[in-house]
Amino acid sequence: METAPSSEIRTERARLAAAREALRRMRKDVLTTETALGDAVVDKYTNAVLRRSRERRAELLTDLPDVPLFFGRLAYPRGRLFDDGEGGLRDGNRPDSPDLGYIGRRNVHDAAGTPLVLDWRAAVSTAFYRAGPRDPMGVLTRRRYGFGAGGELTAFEDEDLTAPEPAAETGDGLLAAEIERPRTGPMRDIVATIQPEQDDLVRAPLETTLCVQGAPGTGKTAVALHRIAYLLYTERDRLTRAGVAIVGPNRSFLSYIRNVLPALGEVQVEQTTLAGLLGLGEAERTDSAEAARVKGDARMAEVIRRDLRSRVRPPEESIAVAVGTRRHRVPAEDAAAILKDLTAQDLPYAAGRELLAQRIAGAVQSAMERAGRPCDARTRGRLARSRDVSSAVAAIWPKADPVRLVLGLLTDPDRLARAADGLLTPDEQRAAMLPGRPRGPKSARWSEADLALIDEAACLIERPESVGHLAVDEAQDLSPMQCRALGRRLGSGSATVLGDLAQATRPGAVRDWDELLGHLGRPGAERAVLDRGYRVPAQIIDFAARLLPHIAPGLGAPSSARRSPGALRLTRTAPGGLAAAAATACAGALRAEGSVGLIAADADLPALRRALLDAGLEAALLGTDENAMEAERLVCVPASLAKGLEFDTVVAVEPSRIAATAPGGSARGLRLLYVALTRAVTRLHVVHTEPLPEALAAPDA
Ligand SMILES: Nc1ncnc2c1ncn2[C@@H]1O[C@H](COP(=O)(O)OP(=O)(O)OP(=O)(O)O)[C@@H](O)[C@H]1O
Repeated sequence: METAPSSEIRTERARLAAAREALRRMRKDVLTTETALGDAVVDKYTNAVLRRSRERRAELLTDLPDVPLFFGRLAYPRGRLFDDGEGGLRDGNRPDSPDLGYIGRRNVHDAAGTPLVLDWRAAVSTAFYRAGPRDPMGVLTRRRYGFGAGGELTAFEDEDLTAPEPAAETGDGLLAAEIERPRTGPMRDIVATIQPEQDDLVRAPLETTLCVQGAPGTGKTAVALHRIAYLLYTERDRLTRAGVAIVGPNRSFLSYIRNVLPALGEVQVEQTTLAGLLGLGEAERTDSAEAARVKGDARMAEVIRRDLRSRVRPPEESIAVAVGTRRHRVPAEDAAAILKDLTAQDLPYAAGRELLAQRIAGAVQSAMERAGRPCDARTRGRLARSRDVSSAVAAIWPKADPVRLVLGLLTDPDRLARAADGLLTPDEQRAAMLPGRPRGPKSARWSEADLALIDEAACLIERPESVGHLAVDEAQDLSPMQCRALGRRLGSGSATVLGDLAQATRPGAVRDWDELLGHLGRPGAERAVLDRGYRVPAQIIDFAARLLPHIAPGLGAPSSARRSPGALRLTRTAPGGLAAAAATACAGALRAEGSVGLIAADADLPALRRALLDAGLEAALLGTDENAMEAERLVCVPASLAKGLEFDTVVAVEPSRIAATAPGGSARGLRLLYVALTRAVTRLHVVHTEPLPEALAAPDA
């Protein structure tokens, strides 16, 4: 990176300071000059709404002291951004001085309305990410800034987009510096360096449902988060009303990503696990591989539907309804006809039940009218709520509770056999039974697969609310039943689905993206592949990619945007020396800057952590402490929770044991190992006593 003449840096620092000042003024204006209008009492509600929206706008204008207000600049031929005579920022005072657009986290303008900073999401900012020598998009030069600690502007890098023979790729120095900036905890945003292939996805229109297959570290999570921020900018009203959510695999992951959207100015996005989105508590139990496979299978949807519908039974006798001193009757065959008509409509269970009460009440009212009894507009409603009609409905179309339904189905083999007849084999039915035969909803402990079944039942009973846009990360691990649950939340909204089939480690997960999108109800989604990795240096990704032919034969090997000498180290120790060697590796890693993750088979972690503590190394344990990534520089990570995370240095302990722990099959175990080996930004140190899994051996070995 070239160090600029200090006068140029001074000019840029002054522009940064001016932008800061302007932002302060804008925020003050919002808070002080916009007073609520109207009569204080009559308009109480309106005023409250206005106040909230004002506070929200002020919040969007809050300056974060360490975060520079702009990170890039585009120079355009004079007149492209600003009309002559209307002010505007220019590079110099000559008549042909180029127009300047500074790109940053939000729009900032001075008191006269001149834009000092353009929001990265605005249409004019697109060129910052997409313009290249082949298509300069009207841009003369692109400038990227480097910042020191505390957000001070210290350097810049210019790219001449008009040069006939473009120099070797520029921008890579700052990109590498940004990626390699040591981590101190949670994930950060990438607005300053979004790459063209990522930008394409970030700026896809709201109507587009996207499905992204991406190798480790290609920026899928970053794309998901930035796409949400982009959509909120372009479609704020629509999405604020409809809601936006991002779904991640577990709470540790959510804690890891939680600061990115707020740093982008977006604080109103629900960041949740699937269980959270469904409004159910987190899973408390892990299924066996076979149970997860059976209960995650889409056939279960029909099993649940049959069981629920089997509760609805035509009356055997006529329905007698007392009105005053008289009783009116609805003959059994009339009630059966009503029932037949309603069940044919495929209504939500609760709505069908409600309508049944209304229709029976209607039939009673007709009987009353035939008998010359007085009726008025409220008669039917009153009848529908009467004790006799209610108890008739309770017998014909009993109330249903989704938790009790699933509990009943999975603890009563005969009931399951009836509902699963011709759908599940006897072995599958046995596998689906809940262990320990819980007696009631309170004592039941649910697995993730169970929660999807409960949701299936709940949504048959009552349609759920939907959201405007749903981003689903690590989607390769979803089962068909979980995809259905997500699809039900989509309504007419759209989704961004991201994942890596090579990292699928859950039993019962979908086989491929076609299957996932089918169950999600979006078979026509736009597909994209990301295969340029930013996190992991080439030496490490090449090592991990030896597993690919065994774990995802259809996927191409990812490339890496960076090489990093000495990135990969393998240490084999004598039996008995493993924990000490792991501690030594961690101590070595801690001498460099940044975060260190020790990843091992879940069962091995407690002993390894003890060894670290004995060696005098403070280490947080992920899974027990949600904020582990912020609490300590050194974090012990169970392999099952490593997905989506990253550390400057990773110490991976005993790969063969990581590979052996995934339930239900060797490919899944090797995928878990693939996840563990692809978490490092700078260095991967593999420590082992057992031989490495064969699949990891060098291709020419
Ligand atoms: N354009 C970029 N500029 C700077 N950093 C980037 C860029 N793209 C990705 N990164 C960084 O690379 C790392 C990996 O990104 P991310 O976690 O989004 O990848 P992923 O595809 O979700 O990975 P995985 O499949 O392993 O979960 C992050 O540190 C992210 O900030």
